[in-house]
Amino acid sequence: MTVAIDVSHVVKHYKDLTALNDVSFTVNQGEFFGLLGPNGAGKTTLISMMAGLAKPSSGSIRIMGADVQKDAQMARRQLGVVPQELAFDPFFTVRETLVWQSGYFGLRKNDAWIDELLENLGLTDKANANMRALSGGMKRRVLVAQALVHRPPVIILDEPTAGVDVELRQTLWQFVTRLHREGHTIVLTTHYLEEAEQLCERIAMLKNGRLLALDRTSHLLQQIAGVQLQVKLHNTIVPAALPVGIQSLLRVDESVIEVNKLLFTLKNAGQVESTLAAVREAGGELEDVGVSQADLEDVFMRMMSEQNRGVA
Ligand SMILES: Nc1ncnc2c1ncn2[C@@H]1O[C@H](COP(=O)(O)OP(=O)(O)OP(=O)(O)O)[C@@H](O)[C@H]1O
Repeated sequence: MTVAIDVSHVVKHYKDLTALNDVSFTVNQGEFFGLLGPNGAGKTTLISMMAGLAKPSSGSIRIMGADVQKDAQMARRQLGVVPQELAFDPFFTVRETLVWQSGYFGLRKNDAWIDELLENLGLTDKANANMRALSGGMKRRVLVAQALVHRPPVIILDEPTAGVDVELRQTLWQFVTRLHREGHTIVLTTHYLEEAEQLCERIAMLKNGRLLALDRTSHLLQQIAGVQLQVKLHNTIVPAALPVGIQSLLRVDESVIEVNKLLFTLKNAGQVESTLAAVREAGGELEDVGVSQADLEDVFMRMMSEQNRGVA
């Protein structure tokens, strides 16, 4: 498998703060890859270094084989980054912005591709509008077009849907999934976990500058649990009355208090019956039972809390 992005032992210090602490991973060509983590995890720092905008304190990054530090121009050509921040020349029109960006990459005759980008991002009727006259959502569409103007094989989207409306989200995902189908490598950072779950084949989780997990999305989901079981009781029980094996499936440690709601994280649906039987044995009178699949948010929260307890 050909590697599109190779992050090797990257460390980044900002004075006393270690924003990235020996992070290594690879993204394969054609992959849809998710980079997840809470605020301050180091995602934007890592993306800035991929784009050559910040320098690692140590370690290296290669984009399609080109070293971002040693072969900066080549690496830059391979990459399109859709940043979080909106920054444009307000006096340019949308088309001028894209023509100017094409010139940056030495592309003189890029009109056909610019037209296609405008069309796919719903910007055709805004082509001659001044950037300052656009709404925030429209500006964000131009950011995407700008990142793709040189047809880069690798595309990085840094929280592209934060605060945007449903229509833009859909337009954007339609376009990005098309680019992925056509063979582009996509890296996505997002706070919307369901987005990552739907789109990403593999996910890297960062926290406090460390790589906490890296796995196929489906494996990450299986790793924690297949099933959530919610039990509501007419009465209350002391969870400590449950057998130890069943207590260990409880999502929250409520062993010392009386409860009438219990949440279990089970490996598979086969454990539902025995868990319910144990609740009845412990004196629980079932009022309502709900079963649902674990989602990425569960995996994420679990990993974060395990790491806080020093388990991971
Ligand atoms: N230029 C800088 N100077 C000093 N500290 C910085 C700088 N840039 C980032 N940091 C710090 O590095 C850490 C990682 O920040 P970063 O923006 O990479 O996180 P993030 O995962 O992108 O967070 P968010 O989801 O909030 O965008 C944070 O503690 C941040 O305060």
